[in-house]
Amino acid sequence: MRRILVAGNWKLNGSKASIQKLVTGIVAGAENLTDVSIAVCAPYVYLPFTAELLTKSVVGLGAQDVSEQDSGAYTGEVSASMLLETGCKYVIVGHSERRALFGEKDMDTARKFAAARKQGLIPILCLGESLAEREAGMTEVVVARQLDAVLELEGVQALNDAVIAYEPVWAIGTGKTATPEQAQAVHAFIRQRLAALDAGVAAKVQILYGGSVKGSNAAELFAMQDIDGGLIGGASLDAQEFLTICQAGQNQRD
Ligand SMILES: O=C[C@H](O)COP(=O)(O)O
Repeated sequence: MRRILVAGNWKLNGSKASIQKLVTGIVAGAENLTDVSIAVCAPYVYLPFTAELLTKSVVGLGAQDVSEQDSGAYTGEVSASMLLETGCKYVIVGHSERRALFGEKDMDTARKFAAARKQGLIPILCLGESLAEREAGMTEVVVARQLDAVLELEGVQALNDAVIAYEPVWAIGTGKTATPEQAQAVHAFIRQRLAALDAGVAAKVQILYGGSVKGSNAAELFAMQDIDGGLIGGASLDAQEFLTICQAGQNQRD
C-alpha cells in the first residue's frame, strides 16, 4: 500500500516568529504520527531556519520552486544542489501559481523536475486545470499535456523518485474543494496514463490532492483509492489544523 504524504506549502507567508511557533507545534504533534509522511515547503530564505527547527524530527523539508540551471549567471535563481545542501528533501515544481503568475510553461516545469532529480531531490510535480478548462471538458487534456512534458523529457521511470500533486486551480485557496469523486477521477486518469507506460511505476507513485484541503475534509479525500495524501496551502499555516490533516492520513493507514 502506498504511504500517505501530507506536505504543507507555505507559499509567500511567514516570519521567523510565526515559523518557529508553527514548526514547533508540528514537530511535537508529528511524534506520534509514524504511519504518515509529513513535509513542509518553506520560502527560500527561511529554509535554513526551518531546517534547524526540524533537526531530529521526521518532518521533511521542501522548497517551493527550483532553477532548471545548476549554476551560472542567473540572477535570483536557486539551484537544486543549493536546496539539497540546505537540507531539502522535496521541491515543488510547476505549481499553478508559478504557471499562471510567472509564465512557467510545461517544458520549464519538466526541466526543473529534471534538475531536482539530478541532485536527488524528490520533485512534487503539480498538475491541474483552470475552471474554464474544466468547464470546457478539457481537464484530462490539460493534465495529460502537463504530465507528458515530464514524461517526454525524463521518461516514465523518473516518476519512481517523484510525487505528483493534482491541484485543480479552481479549488486553490477558494474554499471550494473538489469532491472526493471529482479528485479520484483525475487521480485515476493520471495513474492509468502512467500504467500504460509502466504498471510498476503507476502502482508506486504517490498522487497527492491539493485545493482547499482542511482538517474537516481530509479524511474523505484520503479515503479514495488513488489519493495518497495532500499538498496543503492555507491550512498548513496552522499547526493544529495541519496536524488534523496528518492525523487523517495516519488513520487511513491504521
Ligand atoms: O500548494 C497548495 C495548494 O495550492 C493548495 O492551496 P490551498 O490549500 O490554500 O487551497
